Amino acid sequence: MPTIAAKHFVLTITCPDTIGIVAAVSGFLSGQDLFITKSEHFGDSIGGRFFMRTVFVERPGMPALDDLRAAFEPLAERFQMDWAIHDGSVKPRLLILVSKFDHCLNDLLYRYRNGALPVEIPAVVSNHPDFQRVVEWHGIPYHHLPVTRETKASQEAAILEMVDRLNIDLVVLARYMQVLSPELCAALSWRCINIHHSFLPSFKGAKPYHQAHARGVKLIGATAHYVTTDLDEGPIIEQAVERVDHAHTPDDLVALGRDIESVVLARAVQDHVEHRVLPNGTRTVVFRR
Ligand SMILES: Nc1nc2c(c(=O)[nH]1)N[C@@H](CN(C=O)c1ccc(C(=O)N[C@@H](CCC(=O)O)C(=O)O)cc1)CN2
Repeated sequence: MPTIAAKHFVLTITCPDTIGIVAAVSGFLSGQDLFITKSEHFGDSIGGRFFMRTVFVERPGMPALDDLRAAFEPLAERFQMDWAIHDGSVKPRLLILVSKFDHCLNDLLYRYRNGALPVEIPAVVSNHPDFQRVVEWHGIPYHHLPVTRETKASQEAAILEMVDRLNIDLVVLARYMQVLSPELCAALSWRCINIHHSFLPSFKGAKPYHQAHARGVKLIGATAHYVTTDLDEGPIIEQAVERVDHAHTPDDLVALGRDIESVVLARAVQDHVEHRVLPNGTRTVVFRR
């Protein structure tokens, strides 16, 4: 039996669905004398794709990770897999982007500080100077990159240069209120998560709470999704809702929404960094905790 402290690895797989995938994967790991602690899979009968997330732990004398990956390759080719083996002890590196609202930023910084979110945050970027002190208090560099119509291309180039230079694994739009260009969306495909302050597909765009109030809804919510060129249309990772009523003003809805947004974004970021989210076309498969 593995020890509690044993390092863990996460194998993620997507491939055309067929017979024998689970047996082949578990057979490979047992053949390597590797102990599986958790394994989940899903076959999409509509899309015809198979999805799997398997957690296994290190053992004394196990192959180096690159050698294990090389050993797995023939099986992966046989099933035409998109796959990866992630080292669970390596902390993913986040770049957080924020504009004028700090509730999601503060929530992520708190989870980072208390260890609930096992990540590195090499930098925070904003198009406003407002949150420099709180970010630097966490020992994190703050980059104030103003953006106007004229400077948008160079501002985005500076963001992408940081993503490459700082080896960023995930960009988090924590209420960053600028529409990313198609070029930046393509460069950050499946590694940029946005929090939209409505229960999508309702109330896209800016000011969703005022739209919701005008519509007289009885539920409000928030949606975390991967960013694509189509505004607020990206693959959804997490959502949540809260009941409201006729007495709530738009400002009441904004205040209620802050908590929902913070929780939904933190869940989505945690799902992503724990390799629980697998792409399925314009949708996602999420193997939740
Ligand atoms: N390419 C994408 N970029 C962004 C997305 C996205 O889905 N695709 N989501 C937004 C966040 N967002 C809603 O969740 C949002 C942000 C900003 C706007 C908007 O209209 N912004 C105006 C400027 C507003 C300002 O300066 O305050 C604009 O960019 O012209 C709509 C929706 C993040 N980016």
